[in-house]
Amino acid sequence: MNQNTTESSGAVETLADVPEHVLKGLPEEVRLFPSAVDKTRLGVWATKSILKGKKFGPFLGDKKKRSQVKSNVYMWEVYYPNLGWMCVDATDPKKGNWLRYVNWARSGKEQNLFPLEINRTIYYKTLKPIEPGQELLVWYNGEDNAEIAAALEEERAQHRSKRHSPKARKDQVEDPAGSSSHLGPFRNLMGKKKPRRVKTKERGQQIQSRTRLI
Ligand SMILES: C[S@+](CC[C@H](N)C(=O)[O-])C[C@H]1O[C@@H](n2cnc3c(N)ncnc32)[C@H](O)[C@@H]1O
Repeated sequence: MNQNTTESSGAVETLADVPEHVLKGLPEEVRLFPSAVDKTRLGVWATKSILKGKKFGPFLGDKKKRSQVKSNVYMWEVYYPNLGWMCVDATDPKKGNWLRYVNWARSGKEQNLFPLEINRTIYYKTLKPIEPGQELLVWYNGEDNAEIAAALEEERAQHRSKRHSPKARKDQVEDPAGSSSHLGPFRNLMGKKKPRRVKTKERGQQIQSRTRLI
């Protein structure tokens, strides 16, 4: 069974713990500093202004079955039609990239990023402009937020138009298996299927439950 092991181990994460490839991969607008939401962790902080609608990613990690994942803190679950729910797990810093260090927002007010799944790959998109000195904080609240609903709809529209572009049509003929665009679980949460409420022990304890897709 999956455990949401968000409790701190007591050890304080420092820059010395961050693999070189993570530091090198940081976009120019952000840097890692101690987090404001969890004193034991690093967080991602803006050092330059970031516009609303900026997409970061993909979120990198090991692809695993849910049963192989020991902690929820650094993983996203993604639905594959043939495999079911799989996880991209960045628990091991060597397997992740800088998005691993983006912490969970404690409230909707604090949230400035939301996750987006495209072709079973997770990206983070800014929900509002982020100013220098602000920490980047992600949360998943899908259809509860009209702005996210609109941003996801916009993303879907872009994908629909890409899929129907002359180039995409040509690619589909040349590579029918690999080229189709797909917006995954996060999209479905917004759509027809009714989300199931799953109780989780969320860090910060302000979020008692989260919706997730089945
Ligand atoms: C990588 S995300 C961000 C967490 C952040 N690093 C932190 O500080 O906790 C991990 C969180 O997303 C949740 N999660 C993973 N996959 C999800 C999905 N498909 N839908 C909704 N929530 C999901 C996990 O249960 C976990 O709470």
